[in-house]
Amino acid sequence: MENINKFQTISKQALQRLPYYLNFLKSQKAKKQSNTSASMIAEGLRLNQVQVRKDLAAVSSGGRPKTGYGTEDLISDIEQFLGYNNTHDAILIGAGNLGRSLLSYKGFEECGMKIVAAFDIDKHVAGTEAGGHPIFPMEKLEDLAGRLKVKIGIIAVPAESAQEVCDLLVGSGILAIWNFAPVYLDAPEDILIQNENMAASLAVLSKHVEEKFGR
Ligand SMILES: NC(=O)c1ccc[n+]([C@@H]2O[C@H](COP(=O)([O-])OP(=O)(O)OC[C@H]3O[C@@H](n4cnc5c(N)ncnc54)[C@H](O)[C@@H]3O)[C@@H](O)[C@H]2O)c1
Repeated sequence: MENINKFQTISKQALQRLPYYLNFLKSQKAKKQSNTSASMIAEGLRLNQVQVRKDLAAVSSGGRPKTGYGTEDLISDIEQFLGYNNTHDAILIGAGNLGRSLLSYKGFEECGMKIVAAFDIDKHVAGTEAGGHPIFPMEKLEDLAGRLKVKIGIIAVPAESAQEVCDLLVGSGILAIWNFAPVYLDAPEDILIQNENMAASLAVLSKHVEEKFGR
């Protein structure tokens, strides 16, 4: 409950900075740095010190004047705040180029997410595996998602199939969707959709280069 209350007091931007803090703190821990202050984090990550101080105050009450935070304590507070100690199972739909890369990535569990199964419409893909994860035919999705009580769905299918996959996931009890297809999905309000669109990020890069150096 405490996490939910705290969550309401932190902005999305602050939330997205926390994994960067964690990464920095883990490097501090590796260097046997037992205390870490907000100013050290700010300097290390080239961020505004006031902002870092405010972010940390929202997730931990362990800060002390001069010494800062105990590095391990702050790691633990941020991980608890982000729910990393409470791993959530996920399923992935679309085991193509991107899907297989995501299935092979070992870092998700450290971030509180475990991909337990993948699904694909292609009969030649279903029945194989990637990164140690089994890939099932789509017909098994509803039953397996329900039995495994999975709450996160990852969409890695082509854009034109993404909405039908989204509908299927919602119908199977999924509460949050990580969408890699470059389309906006239509889902009930209580379903959280996090879009990951590389083309959108690249548009920002390309525009910047164009403005600086011309076409
Ligand atoms: N490849 C990348 O680097 C990359 C990067 C960013 C975003 N994306 C986006 O991710 C998505 C997947 O890209 P990709 O390159 O992996 O494509 P891909 O064609 O290699 O793989 C797509 C997979 O989805 C499966 N599929 C298609 N329709 C389906 C359905 N209705 N139900 C279940 N499975 C279905 C296909 O059989 C295939 O295995 C696309 O929307 C793409 O725009 C890809």
